[in-house]
Amino acid sequence: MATIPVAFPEDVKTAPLVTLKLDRLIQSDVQEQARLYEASKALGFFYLDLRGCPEGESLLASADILFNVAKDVFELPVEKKLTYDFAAQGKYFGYKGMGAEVIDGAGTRDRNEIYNISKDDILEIGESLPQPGLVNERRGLLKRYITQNNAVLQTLFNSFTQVMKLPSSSSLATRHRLSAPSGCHVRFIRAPPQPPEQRQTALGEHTDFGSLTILFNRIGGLQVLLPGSEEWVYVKPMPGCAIINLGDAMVKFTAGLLRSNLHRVVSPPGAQADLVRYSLVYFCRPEHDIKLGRLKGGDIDLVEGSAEEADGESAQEWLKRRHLGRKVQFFKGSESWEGAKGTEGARL
Ligand SMILES: O=C(O)CCC(=O)C(=O)O
Ligand SMILES: [Fe+2]
Repeated sequence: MATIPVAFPEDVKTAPLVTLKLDRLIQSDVQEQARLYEASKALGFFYLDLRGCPEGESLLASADILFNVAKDVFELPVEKKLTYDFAAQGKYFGYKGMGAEVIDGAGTRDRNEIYNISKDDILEIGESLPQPGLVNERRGLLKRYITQNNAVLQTLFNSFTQVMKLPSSSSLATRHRLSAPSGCHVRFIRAPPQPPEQRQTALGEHTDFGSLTILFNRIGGLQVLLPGSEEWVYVKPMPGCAIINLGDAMVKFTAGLLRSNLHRVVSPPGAQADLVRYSLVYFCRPEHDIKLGRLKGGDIDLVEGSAEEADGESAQEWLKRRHLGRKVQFFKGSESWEGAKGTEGARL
């Protein structure tokens, strides 16, 4: 990992994320699985230390290269980048320019650029969108990166399935197969420094709407809302670790047993505020035709309520509803904001 020119400051409050070790989860270490379960019920965010096993080290190595690819993509001229903005066609993948989304019910604009690359496009099992040459040249790396992320995700899903004692019919891994069409994607984000007198939230508060998110940060800026409080605190990037968070699909699958926590991105803390902030994300979502309802068996049966899997929205419908309400073109005021919300309202 490249050295960061300005260190994360010592004097800001940070979120108490636990650090889990990927190699222990791969070995089905029951204590590590129990820690995963606790962290996922309490906060829905944790660090995953990827060092010390080939599955993790290879993911870290690919992430390092992709940070540079992301930088190069954002350095393309804005007119060129805008040719990859397909939002007007209701598409989720491609480029999103600065300020193209709203960050609250009042319609305040975001302060970042995003580039989303679909798993299915890279694996050639879904729609192929035009991409800049810089991305097309890196299809091999992207395919490796997606496959490496999926391997880590399968370990996490199997750990959840075991620790929650779910029957094989409720397996999480088989609802997130690499080869099945889904909305899984890689995301590059760039947020430039903001003038000190007008700093605002760069990426508005939200819960992720998929299943699990694997996030690499180099500098601060990500904040989580501590459960049961009004306090936003920074998540400090840790070398060798990914930040993992649970999305709303996991809340729905587990009838609220697991948590998807609100988070947002603000100006990086201290002197890091003067740096350009990049982040690299892999969003894992359920396969398109999976219904987003509670699964049966194990600990989920101990949760009250009776909504059946068959009643749920499909993962594909859910994705569409959640993202369109936040695009400037589709935003019609606070109703659109509310309509694009996920499970967070029920569990503040
Ligand atoms: O950039 C980050 O650290 C977080 C990004 C994020 O939360 C998202 O894209 O959903
Ligand atoms: Fe997020």
